[in-house]
Amino acid sequence: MIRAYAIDDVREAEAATDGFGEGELMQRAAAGVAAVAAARLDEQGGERVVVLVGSGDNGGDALYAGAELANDGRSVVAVLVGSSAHESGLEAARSAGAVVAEWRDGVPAGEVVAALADADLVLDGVTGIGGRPGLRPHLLALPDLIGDDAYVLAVDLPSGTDPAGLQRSDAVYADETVTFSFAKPVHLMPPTEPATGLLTVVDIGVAEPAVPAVERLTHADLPALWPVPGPDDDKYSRGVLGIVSGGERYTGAPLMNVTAAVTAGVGMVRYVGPRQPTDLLRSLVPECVFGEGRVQAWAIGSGLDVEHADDEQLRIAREALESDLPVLLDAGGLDLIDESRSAPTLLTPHAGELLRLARRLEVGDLDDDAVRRAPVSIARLVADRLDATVLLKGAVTAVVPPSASGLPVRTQADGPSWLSTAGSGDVLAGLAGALLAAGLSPLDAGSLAALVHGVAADDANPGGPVRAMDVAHQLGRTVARLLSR
Ligand SMILES: NC(=O)C1=CN([C@@H]2O[C@H](COP(=O)(O)OP(=O)(O)OC[C@H]3O[C@@H](n4cnc5c(N)ncnc54)[C@H](O)[C@@H]3O)[C@@H](O)[C@H]2O)[C@@H](O)CC1
Repeated sequence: MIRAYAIDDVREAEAATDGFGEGELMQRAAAGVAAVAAARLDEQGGERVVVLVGSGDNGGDALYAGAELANDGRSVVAVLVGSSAHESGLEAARSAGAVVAEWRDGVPAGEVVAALADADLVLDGVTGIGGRPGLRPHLLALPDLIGDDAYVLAVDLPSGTDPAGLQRSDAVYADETVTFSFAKPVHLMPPTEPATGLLTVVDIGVAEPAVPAVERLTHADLPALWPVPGPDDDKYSRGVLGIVSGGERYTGAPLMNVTAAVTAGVGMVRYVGPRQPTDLLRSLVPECVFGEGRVQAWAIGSGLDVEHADDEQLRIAREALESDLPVLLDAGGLDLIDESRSAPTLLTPHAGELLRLARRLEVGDLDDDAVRRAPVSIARLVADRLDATVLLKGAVTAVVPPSASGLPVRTQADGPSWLSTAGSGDVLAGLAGALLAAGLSPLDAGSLAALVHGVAADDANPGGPVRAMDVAHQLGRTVARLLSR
């Protein structure tokens, strides 16, 4: 498990770190950054370094790291971009032989433009965890001024990103970020993770706070969470999943739901739907049974058009929502919920579906860009309103439990971009539904399903395009591989 901590808790943990003289943590942070920078420069045979220096302690880290690199004989230009700069850090950089330039507003001087264009490595120390989201107006041009060949190494976080990882903003995009002691939300959350690049954590001796704000499952977490059957298990004890999905128009969604659940090792699947998908399923997934019966969880809504749905499907879906069984709602099924349920509930929208649901529930005044700008915040509003866990699909998938649960957000980024293909969400719904039926909580079921779904996509065709049905067929082998690590 990778854990990230809220910024206030990080500050508190840093303040509680005693036994060091003043500035010791900064020296350790700077030494860690300098070591990583030196290694990357050696790998590429580079030696020209530009240090971007903001007005806070993050700029101080970058200046001390720049001083170390200059002392090692690298050519270092420190560009001061804030209203002030860390004094002793600046002194150290100057004494080590760094050239100091200023770009405090307006357009940069020619020497700054040339240094950025020619740099082998840019050390980004404009903002750290005290930064507000966004780049100051004069720095908006910065990302374009950095040469294409430069390796961008961010100190603690890429400048301009929201430290809490909630808001999308103008930011530096790093090839690598060196952070201290443990990850911060910015490194794991959907709108900010893409700017982070490779994440390297340097231990500077700060103790981990007690409660994480964001978690991420790794492959090593799967064996402890995956429902492995024992000798006394049978199909019922392993969990029966009821699926209400598809219709005469959308016949593929049930195929992918059911195939995914069966391949992932559910005890049994019962499908409820009209003639067409039922006939297809009878011939293509012979393990599936049909019609109502006892189940341990429901997955409802993939390819279900509520306006034109079959009456029997709607009746059973509504009864499921009123029952005390765990329910997963996907796609059209999201139109069926207006109020909180007493049983575990997992919603699996993509961004457009989340916006539609949030607007229907009137959780805020939301413009068309609201989910793109602040995905986890909107998911949280819906989670709180419905007392449900919201799994928001994307390149970084966020599984957001209601605030009252006190549980951390989980984010997963395991799949290749090839996974953004029709039917992929139907596979995820079947897989997560199978895990709910096996008794996992919505948070565990959603995050574990997101992990396995992503890894299976890569396993199915490493480095290339993948069709959703191949991901569904791959699930069992991927689970076996991860169980046997
Ligand atoms: N506190 C500690 O014990 C340690 C702190 N460290 C470093 O200190 C950083 C935090 O330092 P600070 O609290 O000074 O925070 P920052 O370095 O993020 O600086 C905050 C200041 O930057 C300016 N600023 C804010 N938003 C901006 C924006 N969008 N664009 C430009 N300037 C902006 C403001 O003047 C603000 O006061 C960490 O990220 C880490 O790099 C490390 O040295 C390790 C130890």
